[in-house]
Amino acid sequence: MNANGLRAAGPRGRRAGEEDGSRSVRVAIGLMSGTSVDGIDAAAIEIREGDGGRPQVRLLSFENVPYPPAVREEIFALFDPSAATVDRVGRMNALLGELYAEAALSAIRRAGLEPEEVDVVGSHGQTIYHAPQPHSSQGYELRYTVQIGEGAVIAARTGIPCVSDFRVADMAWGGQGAPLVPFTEYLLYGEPDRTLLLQNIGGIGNVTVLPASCAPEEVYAFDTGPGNMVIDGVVSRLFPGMSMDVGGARAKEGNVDQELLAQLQEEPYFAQALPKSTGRELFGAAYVDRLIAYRDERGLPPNDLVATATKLTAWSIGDSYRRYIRPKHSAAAMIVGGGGSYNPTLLGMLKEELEPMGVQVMTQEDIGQSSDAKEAIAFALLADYAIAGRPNSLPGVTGARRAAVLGKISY
Ligand SMILES: Nc1ncnc2c1ncn2[C@@H]1O[C@H](COP(=O)(O)OP(=O)(O)OP(=O)(O)O)[C@@H](O)[C@H]1O
Ligand SMILES: CC(=O)N[C@H]1[C@@H]2OC[C@@H](O2)[C@@H](O)[C@@H]1O[C@H](C)C(=O)O
Repeated sequence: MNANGLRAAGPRGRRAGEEDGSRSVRVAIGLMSGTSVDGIDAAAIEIREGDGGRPQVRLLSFENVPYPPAVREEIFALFDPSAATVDRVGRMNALLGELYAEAALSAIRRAGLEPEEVDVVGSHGQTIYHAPQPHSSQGYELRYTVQIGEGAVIAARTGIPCVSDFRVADMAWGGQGAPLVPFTEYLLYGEPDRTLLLQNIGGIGNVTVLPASCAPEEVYAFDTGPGNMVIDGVVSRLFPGMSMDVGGARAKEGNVDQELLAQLQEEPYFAQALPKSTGRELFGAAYVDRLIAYRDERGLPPNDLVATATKLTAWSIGDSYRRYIRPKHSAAAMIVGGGGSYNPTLLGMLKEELEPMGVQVMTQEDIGQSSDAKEAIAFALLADYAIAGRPNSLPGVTGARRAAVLGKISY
């Protein structure tokens, strides 16, 4: 037995006492590096078959490994398609494979395990481009998305099969390729009597709606708009050396500029029909440039711009509920995850939006989970399905024509 009470493994995927190799208990590593580009989230989980075919998951270890500053800077450079030359993308793909492998090995050690005891690594990779709306070319309707961090390198360094590049299979079936986490939220969070909203506030914000006792095809989810991306963008431009509004301190000191907010609320994405997903292509550097130009023109205090960006995120989440969800389902609670959970000013604004509509706002921590670890756990679970050849997508969420086994396997 190791520190977590797991028996030492025999052949991969088979622990002592499970001589039939039925894979009833598995260990998976999940790696997530999101649109905020703050680093690599690595989780080790144990998966058991639970009631009704739903897995039961236990977190064995979690850590966030920050990207080295030069790597972060180079990733930001690659968000500009004209700068993202094939040699730079290829090099970063290989380098991230190395960094992800190290993060996986570290999570394994932290869980008190050996690599031989781990069944699979699921790695989301780093999104550098996301084009979910169809582009017509040569008579074809093309959707594409690019996540880098070579799975073959992760598999080679860890000796563990790695599932990576999850989004493209959903796009091949006409889907948005995002969001993918709702599949795992359906498995892990569904409740018989209450409609729940699971709101992620990472770089981008996304919500999953789990109607009470829903079937998989009744789940819906979409990107609500910016999460922390615009907040981080204005903070790093206005306060050199800062990459985020830690604790929401700047926004708390500022006043929302109502005129700017009204302009930003006109962004067509907010009214776009579902399914929809977005990214840095819309809410990245060029968007922040426009906010900075507005501030320079009006002489707005820096904290007011941060407060307005924070309010925009909270408003877009409230607006999403009013526009797309409330007409069909009244939710009892919203459980917030992602780094935005650690910004009390943002959470306060979110409560002002939602609580008058009867939706209680809580964080993952409030329910005994981790806002930070949630997406890494999700990619571990998605990989566990993929390696078993089990479909792991919700076509009703992404708009794909059918469910598919998402992820490419490197042995
Ligand atoms: N203590 C804190 N105070 C304020 N904001 C915080 C704090 N900690 C994290 N954040 C915010 O959360 C962001 C990171 O969130 P997270 O790691 O969930 O994003 P991500 O996974 O990269 O994004 P996505 O889910 O869109 O892919 C940071 O960039 C920052 O804006
Ligand atoms: C293309 C891409 O990387 N999208 C991310 C991003 O970050 C949040 C939101 O936008 C979501 O659509 C998605 O990530 C989560 C992990 C998902 O697929 O569920």
